This record gives sequence, structure tokens and C-alpha cells, in this order.
Amino acid sequence: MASEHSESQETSSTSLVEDSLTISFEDISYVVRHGILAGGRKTILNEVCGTFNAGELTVIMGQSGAGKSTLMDILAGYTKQTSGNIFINGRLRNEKSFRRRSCYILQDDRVQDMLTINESLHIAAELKLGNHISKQQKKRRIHEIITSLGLSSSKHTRAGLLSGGQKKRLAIGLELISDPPVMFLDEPTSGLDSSISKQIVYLLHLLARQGRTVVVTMHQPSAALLSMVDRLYAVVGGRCAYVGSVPQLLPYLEHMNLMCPPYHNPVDFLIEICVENASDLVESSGNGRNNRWTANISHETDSNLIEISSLSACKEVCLTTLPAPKEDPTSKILLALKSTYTTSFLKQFATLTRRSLLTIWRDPSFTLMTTGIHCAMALFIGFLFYNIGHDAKYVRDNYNFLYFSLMFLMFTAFSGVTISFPEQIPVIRREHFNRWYTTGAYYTSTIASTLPTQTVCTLSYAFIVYWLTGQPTELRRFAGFCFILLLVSYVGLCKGLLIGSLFNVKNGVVFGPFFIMPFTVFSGFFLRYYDAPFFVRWLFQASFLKHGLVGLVLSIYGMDRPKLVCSELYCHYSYPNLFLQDNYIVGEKFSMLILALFSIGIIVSIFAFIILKIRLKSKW
Ligand SMILES: Nc1ncnc2c1ncn2[C@@H]1O[C@H](COP(=O)(O)OP(=O)(O)OP(=O)(O)O)[C@@H](O)[C@H]1O
Repeated sequence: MASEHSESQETSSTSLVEDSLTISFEDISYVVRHGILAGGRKTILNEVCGTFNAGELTVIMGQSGAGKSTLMDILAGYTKQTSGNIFINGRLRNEKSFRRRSCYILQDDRVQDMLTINESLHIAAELKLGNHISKQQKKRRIHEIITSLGLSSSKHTRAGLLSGGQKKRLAIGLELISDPPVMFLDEPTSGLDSSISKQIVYLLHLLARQGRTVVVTMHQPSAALLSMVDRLYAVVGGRCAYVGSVPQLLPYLEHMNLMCPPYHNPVDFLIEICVENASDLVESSGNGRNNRWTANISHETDSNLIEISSLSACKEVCLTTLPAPKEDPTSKILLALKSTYTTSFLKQFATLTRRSLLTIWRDPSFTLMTTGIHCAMALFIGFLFYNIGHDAKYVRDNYNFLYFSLMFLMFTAFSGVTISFPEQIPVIRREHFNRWYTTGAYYTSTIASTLPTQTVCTLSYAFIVYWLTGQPTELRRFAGFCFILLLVSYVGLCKGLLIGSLFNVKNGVVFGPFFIMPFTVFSGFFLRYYDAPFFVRWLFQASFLKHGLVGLVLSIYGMDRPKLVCSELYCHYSYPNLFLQDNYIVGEKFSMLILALFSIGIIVSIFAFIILKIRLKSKW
């Protein structure tokens, strides 16, 4: 009842369109299982409290492993706390509506390297603003973001060629398209030099001053960055050691009889001494409850800003053209929408497919190389098994050739995706969490944009080998041959997606073949169906390679193929039917094989989709 009440309160609050959101949290704990067999538990956050105001830049700092990212994940809604409450403007948070009004930029944030800044922002606008905003308004919004973030001179540069600072600004700009009033950023300055870090923190400061609630994590903000930070929230061992402004930190430490040496950065000093003084600091800060050191925060900070903005690195960013959330019509229109995603599944699918095809078009080297490899391999195999297809003497060799073709196409489809798909995960994770699109739209668009290349490669191979190896010149046999090879390569692709969703590139390369090898054993090539022990025979039905091999043999030797030419005195398989009998293929139906391949492909795709969905929900 309590939560229903709070939800209705929250819903009614959003209809009033609050432009600024203050986040407060009470007694947040996060406990994980530690060593499942031992049944142990590890407390990562221990009843922390705090308030992060709108209009302020808050930095969550602390040593590595202190719990900063975990706190951020919980506040952003990425992870669910074990206990405790989060309030938005004093009311219990409704996660669904909060996620529509916040964004989370993760540490290993990546952008689409092959797209220019302008293209990336246009795609983001299509996905995040949909048809609710006119084309003109979208263009204006993109222009505002590009100018405000100092990206005008490089707006036609591909993201892969941008500097670290420009990439980070682009990542921020992509989220600013829908103008969320709350922004979370995990380690936004990691890997950047001090001047670029200053520029990023200055940008975040300006965004906060426009009324947004900006929360970032940093290990240990340098003295140069501190003048732009409004609120420090120091975490030690999952508890709060200090919450307050930067200038108040020194008096706080002195109040605790912890004397910071002269000319020493008090933040560095706090980090150095916080572990051994953890209990006293946590007690003094009330684990985040004590507001004594937070008074007049923003006034203290602004006095330093004139000096900072004169820095050449900071001059690039100025939010003069970007409206503050309370003046921004875009955020008002989006707020009126009730659904989690702004655009329909079809719109998401179409935009994502366009983006993938554009990426492939921009970097054709991979597509050209794969097609080239398929053609080169086809020529090699064609000359190796040259003109054997019509001769009864070579039926066994022809069978080997069919099996090799199957394996080659399956493996190339499988390994290509196993390697390329995991690289996309960080990008999808951010975009999906920030409600650009559903997992289903992304997944189907990935399949749709991969199929054309796979089809071209498979058909190029099939055309070349079919004619070079002298297979029968009948359209129906050729069509059957191509169709089976296409289906097997598509199933290989789906299996690649499954492995790519499950593992990173390294583990995928190592463990991927283990998922394929059992299907090879039960393909009927090494071990025939009736020669296998009865209790493993069902595995033949589950092997897509078995259905593929039988399909290829039926295409070439089935369909009442007449007696073959024999180039020797005696050929055992002059009558193709005898070969079918010897391999237990008589009675197999082509339509059933196609149905089996389709079914296996669909089942594997569903599994891959479920795993991807689970993976995107967690940090794994
Ligand atoms: N699911 C989990 N299971 C076990 N331990 C976890 C889990 N999640 C986090 N931890 C541990 O909790 C501690 C805090 O992790 P967290 O990532 O929040 O730290 P952090 O302060 O952000 O560190 P860093 O700055 O190095 O990223 C770490 O010791 C981490 O190993």
C-alpha cells in the first residue's frame, strides 16, 4: 500500500513537471553473496545516507574498492539496494519515471567509432526524440549541443578519430539530446590528462548550474578540479566519511583533530588517512546524515569560476546556446509521454539497422575481406575437387567436399560474430540503460544488418564451388545446395551471437569451439546415425550440421538422380541411391530438414536474446 501510494504521488508529481530533482537516500545497504559454497555475505555499502541537490556538481570519491561505483549504480537505478530508500524531491522514488528523467554514463563508455559527431547525434535524436519532436526542432537541438560542447569544428569527424576529451563530450552530448535533469557519470576523467579533465569537470559544473543534478565518481579529484566541485561525498569501506563542500573539508578535519599539513591538498589528505580513522569519520559525518558542512555550497564554488573559465581548454565549452531544463521545450514534451521508450519498436529497429549498415558501409574492409576470403577459399576448393561431381568414382570425395563446405561456412559465420559482437556490449549497455531502445529492437536489427554480408559471402562461395566441382547443372539441385548452405551459415551466425552474448572476445574464442564440436561429432560424417549407441541418437536430431549435411547430399544425389558416369571399370556408387542407403539418408525429406534448421536457428536466437537481456541488466 505504501509503495502504491508513493507511486501515485510520484506520478502526479511528474505531471506537475518538476524541472529540478533533488536525490536523497537513507540507510542504503548493499550486501552480496561472497563464496556461494561458504554461504558468506559481503557488505559493500553499509546504511549510507546523503542528499544530492539540483544545481550542484557532486563528486563521490574514495579509494579503489570503497564502494563509489556501487553507490552510483544504486542511485542511477542500475543495481537494486538490499535495503534503504531513495527519495526524489522528498518522495519515495518511482524507478520507472526516474529512469526517464536521468542518464548514466558508464566508465567504459564507448561511442560509435565509424559515425561522425553529427551522425551520432542525429541517430540519438531519432531514437530518443522519435516523432514527438519536429525535424526542425531536432536539428536545432543538435546544433545547440554541438556548439555548447565545443564540438563545432569536428562535427564531421568520425568518433573513432576524436581525442579522449572530445569523445567524452560526445558521450555527454548524446545523453543531453533528451535533456535529463539528473546525470550520473562514473569516472568521467579517467584516462584524460589534467587540462582535458578540467574541461570535462567545467562542462559538468555548467550543466549543474543550469539546474541539473550532476553526480560523478572520482578516485581522488585533483586540486585543480576541486574549485568546480560543489559537494564532496567521501566513501570509505562502504560508509560515508565526509559530506560537505570543498572549503569546509579543512575545518571538518581540524574539528576531528586531523591536521592536514600546510600546502597539502585536504582531499588527498582525507583519502590517505580515511582508512585508519574510518570509524571516527563515519561517526562524525553521521554516515552521510550530518549536513553541518554543506551550507552555502554553490556560492563558495562560483567565486573561483571566472579564473577557471579563462583556461584555454575550458573556453571551448560554454552552454550559452543550450537551454536550461526548465526553459527547454524538448524535455517538457518527453515528460508528457507515459511509456519507457520514446519511439516504437519498428522505429527503433529501422534506425538501428540504418546505423549498423552505415557503419558497415563506412568500414567496408571487414566485409570486403570476408567476401574475398570466401571467394579465395572457393577457388582453392574448386581446383582441389575439380570436376568430380558427375563421376561415380569420386562420390566419396564429393561427400567430403560437401562436408567441408558446410563446416567452412558455419565456422566463418560463427567466429565473425563471436569476435565482433562482444565489442558492441559497452555501447549497447549505455544506450539500452538510458532508454534509447529495447533489447529486442537492437537484437533483431543486429541480425538484419549482418544477414546481407553473410548471404553475399555464402552465395559467392556456393556459386564458385558448384560449377568448379562439376555438380549437376539442374536449377533445383543448385537452389537446394545454396539454400542449405545459407541456412547452416545463418544458424552458425546465431550460435556466434549466443557465444558473443555469453562471453567476452577472449573467452568466446577459447570456449566457442566447445559449443560447436558436439554438433560436428553428431553430424553423421564421422559417426552414422544407426552406428551410434541408441541413447545418443537424439543428439543427431539436435545437430544442425547433420540436417545440413543430409540436405546437401539430397540436393546433389537425391531427387531420383540417374545413374552416374563411371571413369573406371567399376564404381561402387554408380547408382546414387546406393550412396543414400549406405548413409541412412533414404527416406529423409528435404522440407523436414529445412524445418529442423529453421527451428534450431530460432531456438538458438531466443537463447542468445535471453542471455543478452540478462547481460545488459547486470554489469557482467
Ligand atoms: N557483486 C559483487 N560481488 C562481490 N564483490 C563485489 C560485487 N560488487 C562489488 N564488489 C566489491 O565491492 C567493493 C566496492 O566495489 P566498487 O566497484 O563499488 O568500488 P569503487 O570504489 O567504485 O572502486 P573503483 O574506483 O576501483 O572502481 C569492491 O571490493 C568490489 O570488489
